[in-house]
Amino acid sequence: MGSLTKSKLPIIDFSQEKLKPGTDSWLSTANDVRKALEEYGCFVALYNEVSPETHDAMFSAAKDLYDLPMESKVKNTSDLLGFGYGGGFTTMPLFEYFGIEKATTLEGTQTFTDLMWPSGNDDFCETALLLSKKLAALGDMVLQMVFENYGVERYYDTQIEALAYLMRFIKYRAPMNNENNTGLRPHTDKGFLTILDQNQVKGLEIETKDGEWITFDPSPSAFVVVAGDGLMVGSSRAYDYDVVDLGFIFPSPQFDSYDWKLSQFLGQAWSNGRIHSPFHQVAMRGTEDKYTIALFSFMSGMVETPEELVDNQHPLRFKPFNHYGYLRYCGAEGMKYKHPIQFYCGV
Ligand SMILES: O=C(O)CCC(=O)C(=O)O
Ligand SMILES: [Fe+2]
Repeated sequence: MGSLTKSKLPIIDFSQEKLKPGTDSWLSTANDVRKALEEYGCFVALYNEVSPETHDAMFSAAKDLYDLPMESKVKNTSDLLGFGYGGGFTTMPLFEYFGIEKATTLEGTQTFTDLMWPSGNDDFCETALLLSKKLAALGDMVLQMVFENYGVERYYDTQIEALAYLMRFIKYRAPMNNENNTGLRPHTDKGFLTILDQNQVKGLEIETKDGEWITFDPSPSAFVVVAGDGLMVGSSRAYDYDVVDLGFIFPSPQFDSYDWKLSQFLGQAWSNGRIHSPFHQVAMRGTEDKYTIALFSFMSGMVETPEELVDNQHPLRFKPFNHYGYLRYCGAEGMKYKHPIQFYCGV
């Protein structure tokens, strides 16, 4: 593992008034997005559509979640890795999460709220819906820029309609004396795109292609956008085929290890390897608890590299695959591998 570096992630401003499709600022922002996703697999988006009030209200409402009794928490179940409830892991004892499926719909946030708080929690439900819609709008804009910049905008509308969103509320408690500081072990995201909103506590570290780790310094209007394996299907990075230990998965304490969902490798696959799907981790280095709200997108159906992204210099690297099938694979046999996408659908 490389050393921590003082380098910064690319920062891209989405708060510009003139950011409308077809304008000069849109085109130059789209170029920056593509460059950042190809070089780093991520960037920091400055985005004022989420007000500081919404950001604060969400983190404040979310704290109640972690105080719920365990019998309530475990009602949030799923057969996919990272989608239900998880906590109390031996390899990552500081880490706890709740997944909300279909979080960009009232049905999704209401179902989750009713499950956790049968007597109601309108504040949580409304704020989660508002935030997830705003984050999804940012993600959709990023994807529109990516599709246009690669000249494959003809696929954009159908692909956006097919996206499914998972919102994940995460807490990393501060380590106690002499406790290991691992918050989340190194992993790539298994979805298409991830957007991260965080409280003020540092801890997220992203690996560059050179093996250095960049620490992200959070602020309320800065969101980290991370490409997943699904989008990568176009990246030029050589794969290694290491079999890794199983610590980067999210074993559930209540159920067997298949009771969780994945969220991460999609960006690479779609782009035929052009976009990079970066390894990232959370390391807790202070005395404060860290909270993250993540919005993941997945393709509800097949992920397929557009034919325009395949040529002599970029031979097809990934066969079309079912995204949820890939998530299930990652929660089972695929968890042995550092790059399960290669084993699942690599050519
Ligand atoms: O909490 C964070 O900053 C990162 C979360 C993350 O990487 C994930 O949930 O996949
Ligand atoms: Fe992640």
